[in-house]
Amino acid sequence: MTGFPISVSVLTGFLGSGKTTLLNRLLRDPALTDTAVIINEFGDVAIDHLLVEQASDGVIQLSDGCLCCTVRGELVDTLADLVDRLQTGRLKRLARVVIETTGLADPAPVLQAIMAHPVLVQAFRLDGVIATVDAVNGDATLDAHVEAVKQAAMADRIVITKTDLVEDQGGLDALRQRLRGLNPGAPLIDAADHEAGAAALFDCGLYNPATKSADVRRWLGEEAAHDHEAHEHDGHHHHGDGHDHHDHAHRHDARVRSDTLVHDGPVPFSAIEMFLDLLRSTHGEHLLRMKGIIELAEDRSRPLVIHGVQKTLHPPMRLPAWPDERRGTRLVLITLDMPQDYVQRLFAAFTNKPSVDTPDRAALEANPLAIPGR
Ligand SMILES: Nc1nc2c(ncn2[C@@H]2O[C@H](COP(=O)(O)OP(=O)(O)OP(=O)(O)O)[C@@H](O)[C@H]2O)c(=O)[nH]1
Repeated sequence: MTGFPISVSVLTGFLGSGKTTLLNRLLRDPALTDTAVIINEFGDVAIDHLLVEQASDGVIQLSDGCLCCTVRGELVDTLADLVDRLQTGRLKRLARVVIETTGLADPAPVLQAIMAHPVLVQAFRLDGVIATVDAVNGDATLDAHVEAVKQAAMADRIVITKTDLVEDQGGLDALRQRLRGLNPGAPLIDAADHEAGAAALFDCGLYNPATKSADVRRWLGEEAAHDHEAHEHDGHHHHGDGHDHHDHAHRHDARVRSDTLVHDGPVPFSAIEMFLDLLRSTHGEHLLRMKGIIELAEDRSRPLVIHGVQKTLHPPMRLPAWPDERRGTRLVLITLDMPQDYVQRLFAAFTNKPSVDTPDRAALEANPLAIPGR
């Protein structure tokens, strides 16, 4: 299949946060020719006429309803139909698909629908999740709706919209800081900035088409997180801990955590497999996203890449070589309502670094539920 896999980007963001406006602007960029846009809208909100003109044959609108539930089957059908059209020559070229979710949608089921489908997972490659956050209403929206917090926490890129309407610069700075706290790995991009073009928002997957190589640091969000640390002097990523005085107003933020698990040296495949199985079976509903690169004991020269959304894991991939001199295992997990330290302790157990009150790997293999925190 030439032309496959096709990049898929998911554009999410709360109601009225500027998704369609951003997309309309992006679609004028020549970099986005041969893009199919899949949009679902509530009720009879008309699709923007510009969008229709711009991508006349590429726009596929799903019927009414929330993408995460009622339209889920149809999304899969729509993507499968695109594959069929390409294979039969009815569609000449398709470089990318952008799925715009409704404002209330949880983006996870959209990603899962692709990852869990045996054909789609071969034909499509998840490029990334882009979340729009309104500069004026974003703070209140994050306070009121945990869906908005999840959208921002899961994103690979966060676009702050309507900054032209901001009168209170301090409020905008606080919003930016809040978003960095929720998702240290995602670059924050100002929609009004001339840099907020296609190049900044697309091709954020593991493979960097510009360099034709795997860009692990960028994909794991390590560069953005590093910038964040440099600015905030905050060496750890356990959010919520430092926001006690805001707990009432920002009550959802403390529920989100971002953990980076690091192990220097190789790990046996069985240990990784069991760690992932256990994490997903006991706490899958608390996982928002998981990305990682693993140095396998069985084949230290070809790292294993894992990518998951909630309980769904993308089939693990092997890279032909390490992308840079750094070796070892690094996993980035973004979680919601995960018991404190559970992930770190489970990982330590499987990498044979048990702490005093944590069972080691052998004990866990005998009794997988030996770690408290369920
Ligand atoms: N001033 C200003 N207005 C914006 C900006 N982005 C979006 N808007 C306006 O905000 C309103 C909502 O924008 P949309 O792009 O429709 O938002 P959406 O997220 O697609 O909305 P839903 O599909 O209803 O969830 C529209 O009136 C836009 O014109 C911006 O950067 N600046």
